[in-house]
Amino acid sequence: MNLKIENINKTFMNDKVELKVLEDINLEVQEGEFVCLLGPSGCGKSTILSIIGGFLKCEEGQVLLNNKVVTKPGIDRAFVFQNYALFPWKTVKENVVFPMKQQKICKEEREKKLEELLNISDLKGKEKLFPHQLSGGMKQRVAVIRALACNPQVLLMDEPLGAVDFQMRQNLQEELENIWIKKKITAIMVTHDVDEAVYMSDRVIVMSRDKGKILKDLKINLSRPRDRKAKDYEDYKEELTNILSKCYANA
Ligand SMILES: Nc1ncnc2c1ncn2[C@@H]1O[C@H](COP(=O)(O)OP(=O)(O)OP(=O)(O)O)[C@@H](O)[C@H]1O
Repeated sequence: MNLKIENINKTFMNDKVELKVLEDINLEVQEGEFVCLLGPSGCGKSTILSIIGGFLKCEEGQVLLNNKVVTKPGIDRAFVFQNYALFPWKTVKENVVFPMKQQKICKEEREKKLEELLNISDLKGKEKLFPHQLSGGMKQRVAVIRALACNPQVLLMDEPLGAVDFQMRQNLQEELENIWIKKKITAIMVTHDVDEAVYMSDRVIVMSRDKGKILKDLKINLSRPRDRKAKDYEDYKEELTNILSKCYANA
């Protein structure tokens, strides 16, 4: 799967005032790449994600998935949200199976897929638990495998780890990375966090508040799992922090 964003322009109307959020944005993501969108609040990260998801239309430009224009949401793209959005009244199994039932996937196929997903996420034995009986990490893993249930080609994540503390966040990054390594699915994640971007990404895209302009497209050439204490790791963080500081200074 190859994802192309071509010349995207997006304007919102707020109280009859036009707000141009994205102007001529171009981006290409290769199959199996993990890309983070990093940038100050309000620079248009979630807007791009929603356009890729097909939830939001843009005035100009297009999103292409394997050279096919995206016009609406579809099972080839799956979303993971900050609060995980699990159904509290459903068990782990019911949450994961839900999108497959929606897609009318047969029972045999569903059970097979469930088994595979529980195994890759280390959730075997937890099928009968409800979300309130799970740790934050488990909830996140359920949200990710539920998103993977219908074999999407792209996983879109909007600050999936935004609501947790520092230590927990690092643990969750490692858990998310483990699942991603097993599936090697194309992933695009929105984050504010420089450390998270360097830890998770093959490439970090830094956007500015000036109509979402891409200030930097930085390839992270580090082996996985990443050593947060390594000099190279720190160097990448410093480079991104410097770019972000300039962007806040100019905002
Ligand atoms: N539906 C909408 N209607 C009007 N304005 C919107 C709408 N959605 C987003 N905006 C505006 O567009 C701009 C970009 O919003 P967006 O949510 O994409 O930014 P972001 O980079 O994801 O921000 P954050 O990091 O704070 O989540 C903001 O100024 C926001 O107020």
